[in-house]
Amino acid sequence: IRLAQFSPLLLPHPFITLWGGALIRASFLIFFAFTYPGSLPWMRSFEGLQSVGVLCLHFPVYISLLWALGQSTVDELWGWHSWERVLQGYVVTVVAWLYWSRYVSSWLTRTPSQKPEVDTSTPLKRLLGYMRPYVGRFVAVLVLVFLSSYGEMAMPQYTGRVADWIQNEEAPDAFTEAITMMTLMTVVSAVLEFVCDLMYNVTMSLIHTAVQGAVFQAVLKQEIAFFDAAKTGELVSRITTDTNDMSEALSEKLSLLMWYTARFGFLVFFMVRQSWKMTLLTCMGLPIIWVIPKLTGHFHQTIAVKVQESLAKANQVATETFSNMKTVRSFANEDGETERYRRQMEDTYALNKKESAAYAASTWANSMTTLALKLCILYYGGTLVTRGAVSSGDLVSFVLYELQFASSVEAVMRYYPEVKKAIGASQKIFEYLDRKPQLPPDGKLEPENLKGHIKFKNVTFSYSGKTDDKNLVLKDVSLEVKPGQITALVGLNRSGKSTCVKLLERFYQPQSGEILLDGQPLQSYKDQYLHDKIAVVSQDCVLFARSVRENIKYGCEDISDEKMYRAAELASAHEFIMELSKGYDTDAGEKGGQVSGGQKQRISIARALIRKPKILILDTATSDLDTENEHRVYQALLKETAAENCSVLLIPNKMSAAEKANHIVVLNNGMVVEEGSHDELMKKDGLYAELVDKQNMSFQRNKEEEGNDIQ
Ligand SMILES: Nc1ncnc2c1ncn2[C@@H]1O[C@H](COP(=O)(O)OP(=O)(O)OP(=O)(O)O)[C@@H](O)[C@H]1O
Repeated sequence: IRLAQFSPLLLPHPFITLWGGALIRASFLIFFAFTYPGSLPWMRSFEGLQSVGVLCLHFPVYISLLWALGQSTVDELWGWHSWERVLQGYVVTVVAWLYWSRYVSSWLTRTPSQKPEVDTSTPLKRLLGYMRPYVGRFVAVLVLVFLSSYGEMAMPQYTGRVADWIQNEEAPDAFTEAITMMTLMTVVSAVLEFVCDLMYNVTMSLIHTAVQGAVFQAVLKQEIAFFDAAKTGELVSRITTDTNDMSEALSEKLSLLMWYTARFGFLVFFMVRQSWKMTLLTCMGLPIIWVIPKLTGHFHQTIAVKVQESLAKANQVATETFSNMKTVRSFANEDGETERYRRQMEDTYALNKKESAAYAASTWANSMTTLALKLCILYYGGTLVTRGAVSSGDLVSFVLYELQFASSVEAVMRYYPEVKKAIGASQKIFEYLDRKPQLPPDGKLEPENLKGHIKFKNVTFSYSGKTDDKNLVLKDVSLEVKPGQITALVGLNRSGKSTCVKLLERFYQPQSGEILLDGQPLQSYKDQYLHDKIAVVSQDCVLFARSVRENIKYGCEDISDEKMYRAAELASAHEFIMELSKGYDTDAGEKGGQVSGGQKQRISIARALIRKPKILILDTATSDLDTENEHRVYQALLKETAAENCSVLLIPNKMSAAEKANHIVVLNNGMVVEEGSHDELMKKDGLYAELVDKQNMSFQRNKEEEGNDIQ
């Protein structure tokens, strides 16, 4: 090419030499890539050909462009073949390859069907909904971020001016002016940053509290089957951990993202203003300073994982030896085990050495690449200063901008996906907010006078929703609880007694048949009204970790203490409550753990009675009440309910309690098998009589055993 340049024929046509040389070079490279047996496969690939294209053609293209734009091309045209330019060609190719392979090609090959990993648009809209009331604050925050980031530019800007002043010492005021402005802007920027951070974090906490409250409320509105299926831990974590994670990510990471984006914008603006050529050089260098530390860092991480694995193996040897010490001792193999442990530790040591070297290499590569970019900028900037294109102060400012620039770009690239992920993860929280409870719409009925007449008409129900015989818990059940009467529901365990109660409480809906209250379908009554009128003492009476007073007045806090004492007396609870350390103010403990099972039950009976219900359901089938207390409680209750003309559905623990009922319904395997009064059913000699006999026999046996014990 050099010879060609001096040939008289080509001398007046430098462009022909330029393009001819480039094409010959490209042809040679491609020819060798395909024919030379030792060439690597990637050289023959599309990427390889692209690299050859950039390597050989970027100079002709660049110079032709300069010529087309009317710029001077003399320097470039006659200097493109120098060693410096050859080296520059390779650097350009590497940078182009990095940009292409890491950013452009992955962007180009993304087909529209490839959805982004997380859908952030929906949760983002929801989050913005929560932010709407504070829109003024967010605008203020953005303005503050903008102003404060602008203020941060003062330091590099005025340092450059100071440098100019030192060199020229022309205007004596310039130095003091620069220093004053620098101090003023930096202080104002710091104050603005403080105000902004404070305002932002307070607002985000408000939003966090609002979201948490809304999720809690949404969860409470769900149907009971939802709580049967969901794990409590998961629900709590959704309300606390997930909302915390989201708000932390948004408070911390979004704020950082905002700061760095604003800083990045200002830096680009100021850098381009200072010198667009140096800015371009900086941008070209960025992929190199990211990629090399990433590669070395990856190598370091791989070894670090191996070190961890090796350490875990050493621990395993130690654990195994210590836990099987008797075997080790009986074979007198202490030395063998020590040797095994030592060998393992030697492996770890060898890996540790590699890890240290890899760590040092990755730190070194990190600083070297950053240093190299800075040197390049300084060198290039220096040539621009000598040419008089920029002042030395501009170069100082630029280098200071550049210091912040790389870290800002890195931070934006790191925080943006993290914020996106956090917004995507908040989808989980909104799932609960969006979930429509699978409940029939609330009824409207709330009659002043309720008789309390319950009728189950051919009710069929299964918890799973499947209606095959195996899944059905209630099969075509028809029964009646007459106003002012006591109806007992008896049967073997798992016959479906409690399920009837749950249906009455409207926790679940029957698959077929209907439940009528005073002749109207149960679901036509208002939910609040229904729960005021029907009081249930269930088997698993749960107390809250609050005072006994709060437990009894649960859901009706306005009721007077006198009424509470009366309810407690009726439930035979007053006496023992008064004996507790703080009486009614004693804490019941977690799940009522501070009081015994029987006491818990009596407190929950008081809780039911305080509402003066029209229908009382006593499900004490597996009750913790002892016989004497059960008898006392029943007596009092029956007296009270008779006075109040209250309907009672009794699921007794002992068959003897059912005797006094006006009507007895016997359930077996989800079906009503018998009904009538105690005497009628005894005469029938069916399942009821069998249950009564069984209980009497076990009662007799217990008595005999007690007698034997005494003897
Ligand atoms: N939440 C639920 N989800 C699924 N199945 C349930 C649920 N609650 C109860 N069951 C099932 O329904 C059937 C009837 O249970 P239920 O508690 O109504 O009987 P029970 O007669 O009250 O029994 P016990 O006297 O033992 O309390 C049982 O087989 C039980 O396993």
